[in-house]
Amino acid sequence: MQIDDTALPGVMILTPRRFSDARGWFMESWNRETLRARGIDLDFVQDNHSLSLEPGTVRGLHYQRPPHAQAKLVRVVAGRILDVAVDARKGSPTYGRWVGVELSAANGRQLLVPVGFLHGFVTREPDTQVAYKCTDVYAPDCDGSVAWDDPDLAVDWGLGADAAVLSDKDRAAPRFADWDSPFAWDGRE
Ligand SMILES: Cc1cn([C@H]2C[C@H](O)[C@@H](COP(=O)(O)OP(=O)(O)O[C@H]3O[C@H](C)C(=O)[C@H](O)[C@H]3O)O2)c(=O)[nH]c1=O
Repeated sequence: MQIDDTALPGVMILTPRRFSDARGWFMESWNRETLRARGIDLDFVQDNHSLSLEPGTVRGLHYQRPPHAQAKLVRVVAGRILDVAVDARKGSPTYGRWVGVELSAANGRQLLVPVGFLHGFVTREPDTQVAYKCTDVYAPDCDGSVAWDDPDLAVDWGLGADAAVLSDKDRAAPRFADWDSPFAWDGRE
C-alpha cells in the first residue's frame, strides 16, 4: 500500500499493491489492519457505488453533518474521475482550499476524504463507476451540498465550456459563502 499526502493535511492518496500474473491482477482494495498499521484507523460501516453514464457528470460538493458526518475512501472500478475534496473546517489554515486527484480503474488510486471535507467528483469517461466506503450510514436529514461551481472555491473541474451533467439537488446547492459549515478544525492536522 503506497500512501501519499496531498496539499490538504489529512486528505491522502492510497494506492494498493497489485499482484500481476498471466491471468491479470489481484489486490486488497481495503484492509483494516494494513491501514491501522499506517495510523489510519477508520471504521467503515457503509459501501456506496454509483454509475455515471456521461463524461462530465458532476456529483458534489457533498457532506453529511454531525452526528452522521462521514469520512470516505473513494475508488474507481470502471472509468476515470477527478476526485475533489474541500476543507470545510472552520478555523482551519486551509479552510476553503481544494485538492483534485485523478482516480481511475487503471491507476488503482484511492482518495481518503476525512470528516470535515466536502466531497465531489467529475467523470472523465463514459460509464464510470465509483465505489466508496463511508464511516457513517446514510442520514438524509444530515445530507447537504455546496455549489460545485462556487466562485470562491473555484474548483477546476476541467470541464471547459462543456455543460456539467448535474442532479437537481446539485444545481440548487448554496454558495460556500452563504453556507454555515457544521465542521470545526481541531487544531491538529
Ligand atoms: C448518498 C446516498 C444516496 N441514497 C439515495 C438517495 C437518492 O434517492 C439516490 C441518489 O442520491 P444522490 O443524488 O445524493 O447521489 P449522489 O449525487 O451520487 O451523492 C453522493 O455523491 C457524492 C460524491 C458523495 O460523496 C456522497 O456520498 C453522496 O452525496 O440514492 C442512498 O440511499 N444512500 C446514500 O448513502
